[in-house]
Amino acid sequence: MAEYVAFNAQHAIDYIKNLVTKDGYDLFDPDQTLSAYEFGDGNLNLVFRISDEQSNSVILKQALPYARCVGESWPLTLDRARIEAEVLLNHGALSPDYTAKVLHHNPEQALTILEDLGHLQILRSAQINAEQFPLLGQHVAHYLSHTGFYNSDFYLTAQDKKAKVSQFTNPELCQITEDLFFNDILREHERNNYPSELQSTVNKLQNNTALHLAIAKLKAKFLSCPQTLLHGDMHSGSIFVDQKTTKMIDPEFGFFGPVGFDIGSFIGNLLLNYCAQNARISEFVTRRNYHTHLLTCLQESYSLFEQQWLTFIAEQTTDNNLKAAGYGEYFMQQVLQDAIGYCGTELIRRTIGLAHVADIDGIEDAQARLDVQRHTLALGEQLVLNAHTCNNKEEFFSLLISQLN
Ligand SMILES: Nc1ncnc2c1ncn2[C@@H]1O[C@H](COP(=O)(O)OP(=O)(O)O)[C@@H](O)[C@H]1O
Ligand SMILES: CSC[C@H]1O[C@H](OP(=O)(O)O)[C@H](O)[C@@H]1O
Repeated sequence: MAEYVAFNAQHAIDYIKNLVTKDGYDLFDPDQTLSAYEFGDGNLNLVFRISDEQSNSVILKQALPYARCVGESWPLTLDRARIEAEVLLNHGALSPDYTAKVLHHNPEQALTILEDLGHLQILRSAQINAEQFPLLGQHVAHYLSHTGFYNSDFYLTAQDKKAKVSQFTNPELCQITEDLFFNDILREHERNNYPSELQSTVNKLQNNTALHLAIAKLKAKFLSCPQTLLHGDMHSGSIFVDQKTTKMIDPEFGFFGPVGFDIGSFIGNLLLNYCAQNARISEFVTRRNYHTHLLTCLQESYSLFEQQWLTFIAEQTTDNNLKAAGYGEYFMQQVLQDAIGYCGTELIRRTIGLAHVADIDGIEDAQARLDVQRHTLALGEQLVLNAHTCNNKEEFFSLLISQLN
């Protein structure tokens, strides 16, 4: 099958059978009857589960030539499937415990076969139910620091780094992020989506010239600062979890960008859930305990991420200039301020932009939902505006706590 075909369940079965019987892939016993169904719930792609009679299963993910959530009127490159598979392979080599395994990739069909992580939960669904994951912060810090440092100029030769920047050039998907995180939130646009009750708040936000300047700085870094190979879409729907396990999926927005972007997006999603729980958990002590858990996760993830980066910089930097005393600390202070800013843009874009989060949209009471939306907008705005005032993580945590109370 050379020419691209958008798969149905039967295509998925036939494709896998071919891999097993003709190409010798050890995915299933060749004598087993396979069944398949499509169950993707993301914005962009098809996701099939293929199972045998013993309930062994794999996942086949295929890109469509358009964005699934909008349809054919929003054409989108199939190359995103290659980017996703290659980021998973790169990150999987550096942080195998926390990255979904690629079993096969076919760039012509824009498809990837992945290990089935269906025994785990998507973090967003679990956090909507206020489930706690004590190891999550630690695991995310490990994943982001290992994949971040070993793809950076601190570690790679300049030649290798440039080859990788070229391999992971991802203009169409980056354009989506540029539009949704930076452009749309500051203008009227048909993609934006918020209730009319928020209009005057949105007008104020969009007329704030200090915010325009701060977002210009964040966007300029996103456009022109290839510091490391990012996941590119580190939201709670891209993380599978249970009490002991954390696995990242779906890095199709991956590219070389600013180190602060992924950790900022992750923290932004913790905060979206934090704010949403004000409307979801009515009992005071239960809410306070869950909020404390989220803040601990947030502080642990950032602290361990920063600590691991600083240790790597001190012990494993290969570039002589970048070894200069104080450069690592300077670099990580910029990363902190960037992370706070990108966290703020994630909060704003998930409240008024195209792609919302179920944590908030699923709140049934309209007034309670509106209160949460006002909170996430104000929090996002304050984080973007005040990121540059945070000289260290303790100042960030204080800023955050002052905005959450
Ligand atoms: N490796 C996997 N194992 C089990 N389920 C998966 C796997 N990858 C994706 N899924 C399921 O498919 C859904 C959509 O996948 P995702 O990669 O987020 O797609 P999209 O790129 O369209 O956002 C996930 O929410 C999850 O339920
Ligand atoms: C039209 S893309 C909108 C939004 O969707 C992506 O997330 P996912 O593919 O995981 O559903 C990404 O966050 C984009 O910003």
